[in-house]
Amino acid sequence: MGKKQSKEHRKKLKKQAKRNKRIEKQFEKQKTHEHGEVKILLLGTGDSGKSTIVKQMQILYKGGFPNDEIEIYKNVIRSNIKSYIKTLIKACGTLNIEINEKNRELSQDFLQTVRKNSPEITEEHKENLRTLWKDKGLKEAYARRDEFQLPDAANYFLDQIDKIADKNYLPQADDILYCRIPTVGVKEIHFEVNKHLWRLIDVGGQRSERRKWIHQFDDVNLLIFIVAASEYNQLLYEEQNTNRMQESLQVFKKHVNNDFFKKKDLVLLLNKIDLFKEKVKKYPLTICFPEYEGGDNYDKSIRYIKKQYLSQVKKKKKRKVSCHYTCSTDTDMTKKVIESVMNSIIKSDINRYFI
Ligand SMILES: Nc1nc2c(ncn2[C@@H]2O[C@H](COP(=O)(O)OP(=O)(O)OP(=O)(O)O)[C@@H](O)[C@H]2O)c(=O)[nH]1
Ligand SMILES: [Mg+2]
Repeated sequence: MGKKQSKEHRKKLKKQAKRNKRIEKQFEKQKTHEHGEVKILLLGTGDSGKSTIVKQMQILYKGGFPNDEIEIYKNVIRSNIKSYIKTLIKACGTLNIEINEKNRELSQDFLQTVRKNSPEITEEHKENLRTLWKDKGLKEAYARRDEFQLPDAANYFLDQIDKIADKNYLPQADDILYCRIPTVGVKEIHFEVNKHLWRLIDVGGQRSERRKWIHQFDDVNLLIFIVAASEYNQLLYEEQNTNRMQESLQVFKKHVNNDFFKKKDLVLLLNKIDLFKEKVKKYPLTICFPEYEGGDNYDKSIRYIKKQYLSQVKKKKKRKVSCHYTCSTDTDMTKKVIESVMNSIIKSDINRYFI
């Protein structure tokens, strides 16, 4: 009899404990809901476009950039433009490309005397930058930029030397979107759309930054992983022997099924689709995936990349996984994609995101 009673008692206790857990969960859920924030974490390797998405949110939902930030971008753009020309001159040397004879002395002089970390662009710098950017040799090196490290947006800025050197120059939204500043540490932006508060967390994607990621993994409601689709033929900035997309795939594999995210919804963004479309006509996908057999066809190539990533995801019953092709420097396109992601969160039982 006593045995039976204690068995029933244990059963009762178990039931109660289950109930308490449920109530606690519900309470936590409500608490977060009242707080009303959906936490979205952006992950991806360096240069994939994470911060560009955050900049777009700043433009779309926060009224643009404050003056002190615009001033920082102006200085970075001006010092970058000089370092792009220096990189191209050096690349001519390593790739054995001839610089036009009449520019050779100028190029060596530019390498030795111009300080790349200074934002100052004198009249003389301006003339020299213009002359060197017109040089056939530098243009040839630019065409072979995947063989060394040069930011994708170098030509966007080098084509506007006069505007950028002007004393009244202030960067416009596009200039800021194309300006590359690798993220160090963590940046976050809060904004409101459709009466919901969104918190977007941006981390640095380069190797040395990734060890800091784990501090952001708690309470994530949605994971967005960004891949630069165009990087399939490029080598890592941090280590010149590793293919960038292979690295990104490893990082994706490591994170999407870990304990923090295995039940979380996942959005995969195949970004820099504008650059990818052009590139795939020239460079075969086999550079990164030797077993690929689809030739230079855009649809086949991008679908192949998508499959390489999505086949790594362990699907749980309620886990939603989606993929978009994006160009995150394009404000309208980014708005459409991000709002469709947010709408699907709102439409599907939003409470699920607060569990
Ligand atoms: N053409 C093109 N350029 C892009 C696109 N997305 C980003 N970029 C450019 O790529 C560069 C890198 O973008 P970021 O947003 O800084 O990359 P990130 O992922 O934040 O890099 P880390 O901070 O180092 O992790 C910037 O110069 C952007 O302007 C795109 O879709 N198309
Ligand atoms: Mg960044």
